[in-house]
Amino acid sequence: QWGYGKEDGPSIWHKNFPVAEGDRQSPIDIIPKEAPRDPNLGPIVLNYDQCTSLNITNNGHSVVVEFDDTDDRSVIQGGPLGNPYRLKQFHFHWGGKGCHGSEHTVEGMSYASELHLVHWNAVKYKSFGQAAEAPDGLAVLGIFLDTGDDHRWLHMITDALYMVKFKASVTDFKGFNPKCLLPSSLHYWTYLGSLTTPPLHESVIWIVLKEPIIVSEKQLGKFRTLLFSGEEEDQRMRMENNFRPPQPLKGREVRSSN
Ligand SMILES: O=S(=O)(O)/C=C/c1cc(Br)ccc1O
Ligand SMILES: [Zn+2]
Repeated sequence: QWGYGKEDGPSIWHKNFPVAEGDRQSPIDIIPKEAPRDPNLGPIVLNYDQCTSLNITNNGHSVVVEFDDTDDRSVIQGGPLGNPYRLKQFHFHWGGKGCHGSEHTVEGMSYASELHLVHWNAVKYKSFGQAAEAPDGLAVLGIFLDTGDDHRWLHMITDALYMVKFKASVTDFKGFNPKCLLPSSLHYWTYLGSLTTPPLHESVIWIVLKEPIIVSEKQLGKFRTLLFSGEEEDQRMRMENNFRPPQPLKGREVRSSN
């Protein structure tokens, strides 16, 4: 019942989700010179080699690749994290033709798109749902997408998008390892924030990589062939501009890795 339009978009979400006006909302505008290096922040470590992707789905808000998170086969750890966090899914946010669509911005500059890899703290919590309501329950790795040449592996995803054009469509998507979507450097900014979509739970330790990956306009354009609407709906609404704008920092500190 929420979306990204005039009637149901980010400026309205607070009516059904009052935490939208909370003290640790995401995304934010990151100002590098106000994000001091913290020598205590070690490198993040991604163990995705045994990851098991299951399916790709259009949930009416984004395109999501879901993983088997019944054990610790694919985790993120290190950096600001006190435990290993299990990979549950990844999804994207993007703009319209010629418009940028990242959620985090860097000194007011937004990127073409942003990839979110969502992980949960299975050491402390019994389920994703329970973790999603805890202040240290989730860790989301954010990766900016900038435009340029074709990304050599993104076609694995864009070639499958025609199968999930409509909201609530899902198709098998096995054997995909998101390691192929990482930039060369894992240097990052980190801060305490929230989910950027309703229910907007303030349960996310954000880790935003400084280096974007490069994808082509053509590849991004394929994301825009997705629809917000279901197959039975007569109104065809192109899935684009599915991003929340930056939210007030409210005194939070953003730290930088070395
Ligand atoms: O855009 S994010 O903040 O990564 C939202 C992540 C998210 C992931 C799941 Br799984 C369920 C609800 C959500 O809102
Ligand atoms: Zn997201």
